[in-house]
Amino acid sequence: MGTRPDTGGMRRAHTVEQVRAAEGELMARLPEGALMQRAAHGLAAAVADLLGEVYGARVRLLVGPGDNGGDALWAGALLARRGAGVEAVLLSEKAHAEGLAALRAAGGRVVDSGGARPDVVVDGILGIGGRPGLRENAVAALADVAGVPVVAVDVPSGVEVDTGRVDGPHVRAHLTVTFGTHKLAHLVDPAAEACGALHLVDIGLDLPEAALEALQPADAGALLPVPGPFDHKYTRGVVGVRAGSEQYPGAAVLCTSGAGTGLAGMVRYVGSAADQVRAVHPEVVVGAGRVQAWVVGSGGSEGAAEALAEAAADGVPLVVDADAIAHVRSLEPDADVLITPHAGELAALLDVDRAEVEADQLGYARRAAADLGVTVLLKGRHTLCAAPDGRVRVTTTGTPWLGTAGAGDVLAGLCGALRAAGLSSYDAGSLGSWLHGAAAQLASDGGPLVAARVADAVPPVVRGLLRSTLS
Ligand SMILES: NC(=O)C1=CN([C@@H]2O[C@H](COP(=O)(O)OP(=O)(O)OC[C@H]3O[C@@H](n4cnc5c(N)ncnc54)[C@H](O)[C@@H]3O)[C@@H](O)[C@H]2O)[C@H](O)CC1
Repeated sequence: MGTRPDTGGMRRAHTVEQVRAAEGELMARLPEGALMQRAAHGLAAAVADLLGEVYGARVRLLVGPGDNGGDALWAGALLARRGAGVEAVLLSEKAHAEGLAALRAAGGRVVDSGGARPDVVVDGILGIGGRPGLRENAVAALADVAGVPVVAVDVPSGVEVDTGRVDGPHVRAHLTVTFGTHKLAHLVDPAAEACGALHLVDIGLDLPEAALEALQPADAGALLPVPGPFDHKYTRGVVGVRAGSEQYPGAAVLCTSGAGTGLAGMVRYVGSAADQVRAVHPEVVVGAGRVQAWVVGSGGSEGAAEALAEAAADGVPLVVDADAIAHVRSLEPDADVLITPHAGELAALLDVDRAEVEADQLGYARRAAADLGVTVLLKGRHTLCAAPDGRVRVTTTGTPWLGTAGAGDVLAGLCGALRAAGLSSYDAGSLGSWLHGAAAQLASDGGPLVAARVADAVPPVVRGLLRSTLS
């Protein structure tokens, strides 16, 4: 039995193949065209919401040769019947015949580019049948309406739907109205960034296990390690931090701040910044001892390799960050490891260009996880958590203000605390990233922040999740 699309719970994304199979099964049980009508009605309603006033609004449809264009034409007919002035630009010799007839019957017109400037553009050029990139006439038609809000049908045309790559010209949408389920391009950058806001229309698909998922507040709340009445600091998990150096003592303080947000029972610190750590965190125990997980590498400099070897000798799970990532191949193959690279660190580890990792974030996160047998938390606007078994979660919390020095140190410590508290590396990485992004949104409140304030904002985010989960 498959699953219905997410409506408030875990956000799930499926591959084109999975969607086509589900659509095929449902179409076989419905009258001809029924699925497209469901899509078109949802699309028209979303465009109407965006317009506010439909009567007299000017709508331009950019129409491709397939069913994606059919959605746009049928939605245009619905808007025309409500008094909108709807014009279709056909970008191929072929166009969905029934949709075109419906548009004309409702008073819509077919025009060449260049009519009166519309209030909204509907991108029905390419959907899940599209190959990456756009033909010149599509690029010209889009340039003709530069600055007008674009509503993409299903996916922004020109993106690579199953990978999130955008290797050629593509649509940048104000809003993407998708059908049945999210696709990977809606959640994986760089394509996700081109989608704008996402609106999912349920068309009744019966879906298999998702190819990718994104935690929502309820999922994050359910993963939180909450102490029981008989727990104490040791049963709640002790997280060890080996971070900082003479050059970067602050990284030790920030990593310890992330580890010490209260999600584990105790924090131990080993390194050259003990005085600085003690001064900020009197609750941190300085010196080696038994831990349930080690966080290694933030600000580690040349000492990172040795710190990693010492931590690995304890045989406990490891969160490997920053300067220690380059040494991850020195670990035992069966070590339980979460690495937390940004694109540059992953590129160096895999000996590829940074730009290539940024262009294919999902591909490289998955490849590193499978090849190295570790869980990979590839940091970015939409951070990806990839497990060696192929599972992937994407983080949709966060703010551009989080691009600030030390934020990664806090994240590594936070993931280490969750790992020490008993979550798997996959759950610790994906939940840690989710909490980190949500805490940054709270600390930012729309403005600048520094990394230490992100750590301070984690407990209030956790309280909010628990209140909503328990209410
Ligand atoms: N299948 C259903 O029940 C439903 C589908 N919906 C909508 O249909 C599209 C998918 O439609 P499809 O006809 O399979 O493909 P596209 O419209 O995405 O592409 C059409 C066509 O375009 C050509 N093409 C591919 N790449 C390019 C390119 N870069 N430049 C120019 N032309 C290109 C190629 O020949 C394709 O076949 C789906 O997204 C939904 O919008 C309904 O919404 C739900 C029911």
